[in-house]
Amino acid sequence: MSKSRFDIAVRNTLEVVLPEELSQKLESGQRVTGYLGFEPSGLVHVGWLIWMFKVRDLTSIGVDFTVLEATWHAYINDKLGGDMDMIRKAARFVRHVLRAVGVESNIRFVDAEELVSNESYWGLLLKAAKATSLARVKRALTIMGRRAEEAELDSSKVIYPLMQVTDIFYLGVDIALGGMDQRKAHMLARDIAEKLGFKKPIAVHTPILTGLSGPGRRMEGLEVDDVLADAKMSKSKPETAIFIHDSPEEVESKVMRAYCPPRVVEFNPVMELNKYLLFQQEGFRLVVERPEKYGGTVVYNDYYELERAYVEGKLHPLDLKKATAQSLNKLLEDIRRRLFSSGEAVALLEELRHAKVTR
Ligand SMILES: Nc1ncnc2c1ncn2[C@@H]1O[C@H](COP(=O)(O)OP(=O)(O)OP(=O)(O)O)[C@@H](O)[C@H]1O
Ligand SMILES: N[C@@H](Cc1ccc(O)cc1)C(=O)O
Repeated sequence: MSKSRFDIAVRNTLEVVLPEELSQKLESGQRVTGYLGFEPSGLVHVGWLIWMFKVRDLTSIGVDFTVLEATWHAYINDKLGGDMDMIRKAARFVRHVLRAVGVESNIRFVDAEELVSNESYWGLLLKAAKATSLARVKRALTIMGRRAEEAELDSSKVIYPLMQVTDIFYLGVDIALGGMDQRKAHMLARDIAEKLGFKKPIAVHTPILTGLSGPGRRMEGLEVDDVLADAKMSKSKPETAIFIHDSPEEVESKVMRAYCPPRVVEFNPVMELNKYLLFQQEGFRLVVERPEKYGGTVVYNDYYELERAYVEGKLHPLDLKKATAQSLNKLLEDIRRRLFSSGEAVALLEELRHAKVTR
């Protein structure tokens, strides 16, 4: 049986707020719009493939999709030393990656500079600010990878969450897509929309890939999105990330060194690469080649089969890592090839590689 549009929209998501709103919208026969914003602030890691594949899913079922290059947001967040020229270049590089992933031709791009040049944007922002407390805005700073206390660094920081919410109202989209770490912006937008009588966005949250060094120490008393924001693979922490352009050797050596406690799947980046990326590919099977004395070659046909074997201690972390690196390299092979076929992408990559990661 073929999958419904709703099934395609929700596969490999962690949360949809609310599923019944999404299914109603998809069944309405009306045009459905969606958006995702990213900070153009450096290189692209494999965690981003999760949302890129979701964009592919949404466009494949007819959602009219906009990708927002959040240039001013990156500036507020002190990315690339606040150099707008470099920030724009980083945005161009992401377009190349989206092309290499095969989604670029079905989406519309806007950048934050275009949005803020419109007067009505600022009226919306003030209305959003009026409808929420400073404490709530500060708590939402996790959407920019910061803690509430960091709002004190400079006063532009408190404008960021308000801008993100305003982006949603300004674009007038039905669906706000983002990783789970973006939850606070979307919930704030939903609450404000209700107060002000705006369209309430449906939030679609994709899973967050843990950084290669494993989860941070801060867990107790934190909300789930804050924990995930803390643990995530991030371009601001390059040592935690596998980049899309990494060579096969680099990918292998990074996976082999990754945090991967035996029998534990929670916050295990190697298991998550399987769950959120590899097994999401149609017909994927993980083939683990081992010498006979260690159990011989074994094939996992779905993620839960793999998880069961791992939790029961039937699969050693080293064997898991080797097979995962091989499969990840296979997945990245085409993307890398298409990316490197563009002279501009290669030049931008070179420049961004040497840019200082700041925050
Ligand atoms: N590790 C990850 N796994 C899955 N999705 C991610 C991950 N990191 C970021 N995303 C998603 O990618 C989008 C862009 O996020 P963002 O620009 O903050 O990336 P980042 O790599 O964390 O960058 P930075 O280090 O600059 O914060 C967001 O929707 C976010 O949820
Ligand atoms: N906060 C998002 C970037 C973003 C900016 C503006 C938006 O409207 C949406 C998303 C991030 O860190 O990745």
